[in-house]
Amino acid sequence: MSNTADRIQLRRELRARRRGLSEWQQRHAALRIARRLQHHPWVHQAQHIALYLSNDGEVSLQPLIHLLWLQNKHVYLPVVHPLQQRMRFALYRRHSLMRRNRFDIPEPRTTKHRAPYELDLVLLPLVGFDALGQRLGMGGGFYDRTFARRGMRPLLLGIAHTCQQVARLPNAPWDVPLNAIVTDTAWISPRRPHVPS
Ligand SMILES: Nc1nc2c(c(=O)[nH]1)N(C=O)[C@@H](CNc1ccc(C(=O)N[C@@H](CCC(=O)O)C(=O)O)cc1)CN2
Ligand SMILES: Nc1ncnc2c1ncn2[C@@H]1O[C@H](COP(=O)(O)OP(=O)(O)OP(=O)(O)O)[C@@H](O)[C@H]1O
Repeated sequence: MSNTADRIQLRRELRARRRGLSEWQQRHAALRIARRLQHHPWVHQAQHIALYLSNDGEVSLQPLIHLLWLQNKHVYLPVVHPLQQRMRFALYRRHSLMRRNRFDIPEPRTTKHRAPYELDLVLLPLVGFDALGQRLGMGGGFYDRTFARRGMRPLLLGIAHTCQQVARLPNAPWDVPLNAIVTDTAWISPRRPHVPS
């Protein structure tokens, strides 16, 4: 499972899997993830939090977004560059005016942005993941490029349905490591394979 054709095939299968979840399963997952994250120290300690509006069967963060607004957190959404595979993050408020990007995902129409490294926490949608905490995204390399030169900030937290887990994903050199992955049933802390010294 290391070549590009395998990755494309796996991505197609896992996307079909999450799109196949029922409305009830989706709602249940969204609520469980909101409950799991609501009181987590990473969320509690963060003031500037980027997340996403669900698309293509991704876990909805709508219940969590409402809780974060109630806690007066600053919430941001990714805004994709019209031509390049890069993102910046736009402030998202309850009454933000929105516009759809080239992938038909709504983005805030605002001039209030924050640079990737000025965020405290980023919740990113996963297409697939494994027990080591490796991730598979939509394939655009958006998150990988945006956080390629990350230091301590921001914390990156992958969000996925339990059914997105696979036995093992290949590790690409450009993959940005996640601090953890949260699903509707588990909290996965990445363990790097043991390298003998
Ligand atoms: N909800 C959400 N927002 C997000 C992402 C995401 O994965 N999920 N992104 C994370 O990267 C960025 C957008 N990247 C994306 C990359 C590919 C496709 C996608 O659906 N591609 C279609 C082809 C669509 C087209 O070209 O018109 C496909 O592959 O079938 C969507 C978003 C920023 N916002
Ligand atoms: N830091 C980077 N600089 C330049 N190109 C990159 C970088 N990171 C990833 N890429 C390119 O982006 C493409 C997509 O990468 P990959 O298949 O790992 O996407 P992904 O992790 O699924 O997507 P995403 O990061 O949007 O969730 C690859 O062809 C890779 O060469």
